[in-house]
Amino acid sequence: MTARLAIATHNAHKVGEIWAILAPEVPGLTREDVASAKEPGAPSPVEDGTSFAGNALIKARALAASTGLPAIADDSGIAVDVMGGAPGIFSALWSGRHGADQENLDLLLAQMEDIPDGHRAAAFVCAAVLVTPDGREIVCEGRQPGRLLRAAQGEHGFGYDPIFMGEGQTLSNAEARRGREERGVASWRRLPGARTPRGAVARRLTSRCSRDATNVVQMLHGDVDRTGARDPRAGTAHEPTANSPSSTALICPWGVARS
Ligand SMILES: O=c1nc[nH]c2c1ncn2[C@H]1C[C@H](O)[C@@H](COP(=O)(O)OP(=O)(O)OP(=O)(O)O)O1
Repeated sequence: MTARLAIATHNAHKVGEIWAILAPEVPGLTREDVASAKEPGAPSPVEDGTSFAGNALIKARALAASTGLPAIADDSGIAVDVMGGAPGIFSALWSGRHGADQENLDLLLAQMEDIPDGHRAAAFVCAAVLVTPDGREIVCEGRQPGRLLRAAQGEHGFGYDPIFMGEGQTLSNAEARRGREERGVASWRRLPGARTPRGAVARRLTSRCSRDATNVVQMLHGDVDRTGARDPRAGTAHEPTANSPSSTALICPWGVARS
C-alpha cells in the first residue's frame, strides 16, 4: 500500500468531503496517498460506542491498526431536542436499514409531525478523530444548532441535509450545499464567516487537541516533504488562528467555526 493517510469511513459522501478539505491543507497529498475503509481487507468494526466520539474512535483505531497509517474518522448525525437527542448515534439506521437516507428522513418527519415549529430545535452533531499508529488520539466534537423542517427542501447533499436548517439560515443544508458545490469547496471556505460543508459542526477544541493536532499536521507535512512538495508551515510551531488554514481544520475539517 502506498497510501499515507487513511479515512475510516464507508460513506462515499464523507470520503469526498474530507478529501476536498484535506487536499488544500496538505500540499502534495494526492488522492492516491489516501486509503479509505472501502478498500478490500479493511476492517468493519462493530460501532457499539455510546457516543459520536466513541464510535469515531472505534472506526479510526481499527483502520490505523490494520493499515499502520494515521486514520481519520467521523461519526455524525442529527439530534432533536424534543426527542431527547435522538436519532443521535442511531441516525444512519433510524428506519432500520443502515444508510437508507430517504427512509430515515421520512420516519423522523413522521415522528415529529405533531410538534409545532417552536419546538423543533435540533442540531447536526459531529465528532472527528485522528488516531495515529503509535497511539496518539485526537478527538474534536461540534454541533450546528438549528431546527427540523416540516418537509424536505433541496436536492443537494445527503442524509438529513434536506430537513435541517441551521440557525440564522434561510436555506436547508441541502439547498445551501448547492452554491457550495458550484463554487467549489476551496473557494467557499475562504468566504468571511463561511461554514464548511459538514455544516459547521465543531466549535470548540481543547487546547490539548490543538497542540496535538499541530504535531500530526507536521507529521503529514513531513511525509509530503519526502516528495519534494514541502509546505512552508511544516516544522514550525503553528498555532491555528481564526483566519489562517489551521491544524485544527485538518483534524476537524468540516467543522471549525471561523467567525
Ligand atoms: O453532512 C451531513 N449532512 C446530513 N446528514 C449527514 C451528514 N453527514 C452524515 N449525515 C447523516 C448520514 C447518516 O444518517 C448519519 C451518519 O452516520 P455515521 O454512522 O456517522 O456514518 P455512516 O454509517 O454513513 O458511515 P461510516 O460509519 O462508514 O463513516 O448522519
